Amino acid sequence: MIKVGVLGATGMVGQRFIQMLADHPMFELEVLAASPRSAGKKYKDAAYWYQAEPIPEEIGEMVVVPTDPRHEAFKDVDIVFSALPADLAREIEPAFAKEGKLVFSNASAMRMEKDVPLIVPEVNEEHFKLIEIQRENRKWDGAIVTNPNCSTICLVITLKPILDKFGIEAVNVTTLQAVSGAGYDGVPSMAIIDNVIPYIKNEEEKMQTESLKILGEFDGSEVKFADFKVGASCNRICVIDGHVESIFVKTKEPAEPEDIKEVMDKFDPLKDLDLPTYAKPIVVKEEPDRPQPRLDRNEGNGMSIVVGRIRKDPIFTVKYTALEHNTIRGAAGASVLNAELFVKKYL
Ligand SMILES: NC(=O)C1=CN([C@@H]2O[C@H](COP(=O)(O)OP(=O)(O)OC[C@H]3O[C@@H](n4cnc5c(N)ncnc54)[C@H](OP(=O)(O)O)[C@@H]3O)[C@@H](O)[C@H]2O)C=CC1
Ligand SMILES: N[C@@H](CC(=O)OP(=O)(O)O)C(=O)O
Repeated sequence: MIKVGVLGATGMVGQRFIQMLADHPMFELEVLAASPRSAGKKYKDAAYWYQAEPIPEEIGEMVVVPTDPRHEAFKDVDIVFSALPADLAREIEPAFAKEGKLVFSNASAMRMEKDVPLIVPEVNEEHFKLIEIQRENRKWDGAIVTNPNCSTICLVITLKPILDKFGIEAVNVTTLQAVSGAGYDGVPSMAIIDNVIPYIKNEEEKMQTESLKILGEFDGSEVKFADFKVGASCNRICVIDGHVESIFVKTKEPAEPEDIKEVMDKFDPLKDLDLPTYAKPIVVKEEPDRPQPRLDRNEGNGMSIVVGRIRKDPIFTVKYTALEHNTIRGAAGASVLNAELFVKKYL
């Protein structure tokens, strides 16, 4: 068992980490860290617990510690999962790496740094090799590994099998994103009920750049970004969990909807590794009115992307609808799966 901690443990993503780590076969959850407001309190008194399932009992009794890599609580911890706000992550995550910790981060701060791997295990595990370059550049023994923005994860998982088989010339995506993506206090109920908000700060830029890094190739010294364009248009809708994306793809080689369905259905690159959080990455639905957030977001314990409505498009080659549980597959689950794969194959 590897001892792990969670930074930002009281927040919305931190709580998902706790749910996924409380009874994990590879990781032992030793440390919960949060702001000075929470430090010193029992977790159950510090956190406003948003999840439908109760706080695991032993977790509720744990005392929250300050987010300080030199705090004695972190002494035996090898891995920290970060659910910190991005501005804090930029300062705090490097401090943990300097203390020799492996940081698996959800935050956007370090994702586009040239020597920081931005990993989706099914898509670009070879980018883990950037860690050696990072350690050399930054003179630390730890490492920072990031996972992408939630909307980007959903997009690239569906693009990967298409790219490998048919090549891609262009992608256009429109998102319908759940309110949980903005955090508990992120979108006021008066703003979102009976409404759609056609703007999510920086989201389109992240989708358009992160996806090309992830789908790019590591050449031994850096990642060469994928050479097609992604256009994104992002909207907030009145759903609690589950981002929906309407995706249009122009392929290099001809492809029929049946071909796309087949490559997506067969896409299962890590199935033999026995990773505890892994689920079939893409589940294709045949019903004409699926995927839907309420019905499909828990597919594969929230780790599968559910795709439906794969059909021809008169301008692009194909179009389809994809759904992702944004705080599981798009956040905590993504980091945990990164760590599982890293420990199994790269540690
Ligand atoms: N990959 C993805 O797609 C997603 C990523 N995220 C990212 O995950 C991160 C967390 O998001 P979310 O859980 O919604 O945020 P929340 O606001 O719900 O939680 C923030 C957490 O950070 C802690 N914190 C705040 N200030 C400090 C401080 N000064 N020092 C130490 N800890 C502090 C809070 O502790 P306290 O309770 O004590 O204040 C809390 O635990 C963000 O970077 C967000 O962008 C989120 C959703 C999806
Ligand atoms: N912006 C995303 C969630 C998020 O926090 O993204 P990022 O990790 O890129 O900051 C949403 O609102 O749904």
